[in-house]
Amino acid sequence: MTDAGRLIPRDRTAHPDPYDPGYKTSVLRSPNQALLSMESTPTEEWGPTFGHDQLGPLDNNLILNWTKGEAPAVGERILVHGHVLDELGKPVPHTLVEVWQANAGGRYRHHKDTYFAPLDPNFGGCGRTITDENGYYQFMTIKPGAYPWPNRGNDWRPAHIHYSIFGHSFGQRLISQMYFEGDPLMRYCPIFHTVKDRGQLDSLVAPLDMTMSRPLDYLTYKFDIVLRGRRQTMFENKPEGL
Ligand SMILES: O=C(O)c1ccc(O)c(O)c1
Repeated sequence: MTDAGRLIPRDRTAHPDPYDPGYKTSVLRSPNQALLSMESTPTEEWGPTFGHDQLGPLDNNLILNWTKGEAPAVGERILVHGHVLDELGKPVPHTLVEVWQANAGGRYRHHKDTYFAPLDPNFGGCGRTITDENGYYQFMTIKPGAYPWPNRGNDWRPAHIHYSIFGHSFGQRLISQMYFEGDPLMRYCPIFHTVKDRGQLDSLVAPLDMTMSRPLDYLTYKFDIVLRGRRQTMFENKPEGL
């Protein structure tokens, strides 16, 4: 049986241009030759993907996974949840969702990150989960902090969480970033604004979802992701994100 959903080509013209002078690092790393178009191979379309049996019990809990449950990370406790859908609005079940983010002070656990904010010894910044049979996923984390980055004079990244979603085939993979409702820094962020369509920009912003927040424990943000088709969640502006 054919799954037509897997084969609808991505509309590259709708996604952020890999070359965007307002976003300085994109200038040197964007391709300066026309892209080659290649047919996907059967393995890419039908080959096996990551299975659910390889995940640890704390993999979707960034508050506890770095210390393996010993001590919680510092920060505003949040649950992030949503559905992964295909272009027809059907759930994408049993697919790997990976996330990575800065700590509550806006610092990544990465040797190239030398920002003043200290590392949190109890926070690694990476997590993963698998969607259930309804395409639903959730993970616990702390709200990442904003941080400055060298671009123009005084650029700051709004709080954001990086996402990679495997999908059911290589051609379905999506890499993007989730932002938080109400963050005023979104207005000024050149990376956020590489997405030109207002509706698409809105789809990268997770609304606060009080229905799922847990009293005296955590707030919740809802982030649905569409893998292909006209309503596809935008790729972030990176050559590897094409
Ligand atoms: O590509 C970059 O230069 C860049 C800078 C800061 C970020 O937070 C990021 O996600 C990318």
